[in-house]
Amino acid sequence: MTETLTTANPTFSRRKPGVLGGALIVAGSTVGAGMFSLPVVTSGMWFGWSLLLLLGVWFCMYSGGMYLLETNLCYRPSDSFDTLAGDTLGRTGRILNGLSVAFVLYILTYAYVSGGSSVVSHSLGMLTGIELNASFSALLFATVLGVFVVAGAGAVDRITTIMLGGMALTFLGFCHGLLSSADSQTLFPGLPMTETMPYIAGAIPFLMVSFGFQNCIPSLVKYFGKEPVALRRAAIIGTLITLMFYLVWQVSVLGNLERDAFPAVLAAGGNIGHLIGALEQSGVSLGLSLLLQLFSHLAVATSFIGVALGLFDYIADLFGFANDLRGRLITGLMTLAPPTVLAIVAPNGFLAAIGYAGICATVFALIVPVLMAAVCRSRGMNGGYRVPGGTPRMVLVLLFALVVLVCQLMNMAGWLPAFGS
Ligand SMILES: N[C@@H](Cc1ccccc1)C(=O)O
Repeated sequence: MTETLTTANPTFSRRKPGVLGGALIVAGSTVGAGMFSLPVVTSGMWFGWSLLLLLGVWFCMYSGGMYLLETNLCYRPSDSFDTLAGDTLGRTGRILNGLSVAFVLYILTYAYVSGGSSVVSHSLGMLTGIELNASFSALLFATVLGVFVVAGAGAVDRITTIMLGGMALTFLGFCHGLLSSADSQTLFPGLPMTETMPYIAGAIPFLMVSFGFQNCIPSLVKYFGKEPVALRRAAIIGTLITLMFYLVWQVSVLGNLERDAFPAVLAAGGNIGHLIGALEQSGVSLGLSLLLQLFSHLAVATSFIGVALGLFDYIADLFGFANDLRGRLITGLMTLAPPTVLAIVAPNGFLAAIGYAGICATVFALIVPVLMAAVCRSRGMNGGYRVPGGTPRMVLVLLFALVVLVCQLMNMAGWLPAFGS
């Protein structure tokens, strides 16, 4: 759902959203690919730790967003993230920030092609018995949805709204089913800490990506205007809706799948189709599985369109491409060709991609917002909102960024224990 802000919400372009509208935009921007990685990457530490960790990561990521809001309110509402970073942190800060946003969008686009083709293959195999080659389904997924991206935000407004409605219904449907069969014994199996704790560090970058939304703050400020109270409320309610959503999702999956089922899912690459396959094997009914699959299709498609459109606009802006058919085709190619080619070559890199996104996202979601707010404070600027908590909270958020970076680098170096291997 990562797109809602830039593209999908028709209410957005016509009138100012109220607090609830703003909260839904924040939640829509936050929930995305990260969600599908959560049960898989937290399977080692299991449910109890994952609850604590989700709360802690929510707090740090929400704070990152609030520092960006504080800074943004010191400037004109129409100023972009790029402008804020440039004025507070100079040219280098601006470039680093822009690169980190662009990298995360590229990596997420790849993750969606990889994840999307995985559900497409799974559903096709289940419904028709046709085994689609993973690389071919990646190409199919990216080409079909790429048409929407090149057609532009106007063309996808209505479709995306319909898809978001479908997502809400299917989510309620399968969660209701899965929650009623979730087993507290499965959620709290009484595992010794020595068994679960070693897997905490490896999961942190994934949880962090799941709570990424900060880059939507400048657009939100643009639409709301200088309304500190409403903006802060929208952000806190929106991120809390996301937290609730993730908790329900974790109970639904981890309450139905035994921990022992996860090493096989991880060994296969931890992609969305593998997770759904494992749930089916554990005895989840065909109806529920179909609802879950439909939800996954919709979630991945809407997020793909949103993230890819964000990247599309960024590239068009950066290179000054024209908004005619030729310009849009070139921009579309530059946006979609690299992630699609990568997905054809490496169709199952879904989990790995989200981990990489974690590294890049620390820059624009945590480090840059804190530094920008610190600069504004030292210059005595006041936009009508100051994040409470003083320097200790700023240091906490920076430390969290450091933890994410260290964990992900250790993940990549293979220095952290991998569950099931
Ligand atoms: N939170 C988004 C990813 C994201 C990261 C950083 C910024 C914006 C979005 C997801 O889980 O898919």
